[in-house]
Amino acid sequence: MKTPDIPPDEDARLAELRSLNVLDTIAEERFDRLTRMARRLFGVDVALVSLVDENRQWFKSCAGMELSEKPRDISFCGHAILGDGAFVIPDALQDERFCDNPLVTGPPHVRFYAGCPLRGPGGRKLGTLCIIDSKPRAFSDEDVEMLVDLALMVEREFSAIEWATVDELTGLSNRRGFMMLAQHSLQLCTRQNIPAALVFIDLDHLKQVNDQLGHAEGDRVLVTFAQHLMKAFRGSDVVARLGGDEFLVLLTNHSEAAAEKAMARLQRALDATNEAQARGYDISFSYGLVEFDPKRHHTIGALISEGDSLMYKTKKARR
Ligand SMILES: Nc1nc2c(ncn2[C@@H]2O[C@H](COP(=O)(O)OP(=O)(O)OP(=O)(O)O)[C@@H](O)[C@H]2O)c(=O)[nH]1
Repeated sequence: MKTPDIPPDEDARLAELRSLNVLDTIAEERFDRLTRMARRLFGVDVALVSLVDENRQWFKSCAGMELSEKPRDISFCGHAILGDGAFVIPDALQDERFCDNPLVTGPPHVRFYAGCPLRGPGGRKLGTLCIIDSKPRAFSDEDVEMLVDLALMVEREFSAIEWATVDELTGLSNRRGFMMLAQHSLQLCTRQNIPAALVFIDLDHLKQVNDQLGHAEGDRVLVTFAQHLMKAFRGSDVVARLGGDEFLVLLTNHSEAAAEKAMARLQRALDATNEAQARGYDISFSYGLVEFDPKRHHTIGALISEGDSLMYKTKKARR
């Protein structure tokens, strides 16, 4: 068996995949519709939207199979993302790269595979739209064209995700993006008994900056602050701009004390920037930190609203 090579742009590719915030999210009809269509059009057992993560392939959509992920080193898709066109294996048993692959010798007993690389909005190959069958088959040029067309439709959905879930000014998740990611993370925390904490942040005196120095300077404050948030927290934390000058961070596998530590780190970094940039005003913020309690916080809305009131109390007390 041949394990797939690592593409030369692997770091940038993984960064784009992660920034799309689609890994480990719930199934969505707009992708499921396309895999169902692929399965029916080609008359195959399985069609997948498969994303190639660092060590696994994770399926955003899966028609005809109940799996959610498989190791990358035995994946066909890991090979498919190395090229630009469709990657077709008419009969895996006749191909020395795959004949003893556990996906071929065991379930789902892949004999035929065709995968078309899926590019993200930034142009990196994030995974494939692929079809699988337990019988060998030929794949004509016309079939290739049809698979490529379907893959373009999946790519369009990825662009829509980015457009709908990312805040244009700061590049952070927007409210919708946060809700999608937080819902999933909190469900996981509840199930696995993992601690989580939410921080509700509101910048101080942004109106004054806008009024005295102009809206563009206000925008710069928002962007600078967002960059500090991204640096202060881990890639696995959900950082978002809720709207206006309000931000949210959901820290998973973090107690309240550890979250306070991360906030102190943010404060120190911001202090250093304020001193270095000497703009004539300082960027400052107020926050409320809530430890997630599944017994009390039945919805994300309840968690956010508690963070909001705590933030407001702190802001009032500081003045
Ligand atoms: N430049 C800029 N300003 C914005 C943006 N979105 C919201 N704002 C401004 O941010 C301010 C937010 O309102 P407040 O939180 O009440 O203003 P504040 O001066 O920060 O007040 P405190 O939180 O009490 O310190 C308003 O003046 C909005 O116009 C944006 O995208 N760019």
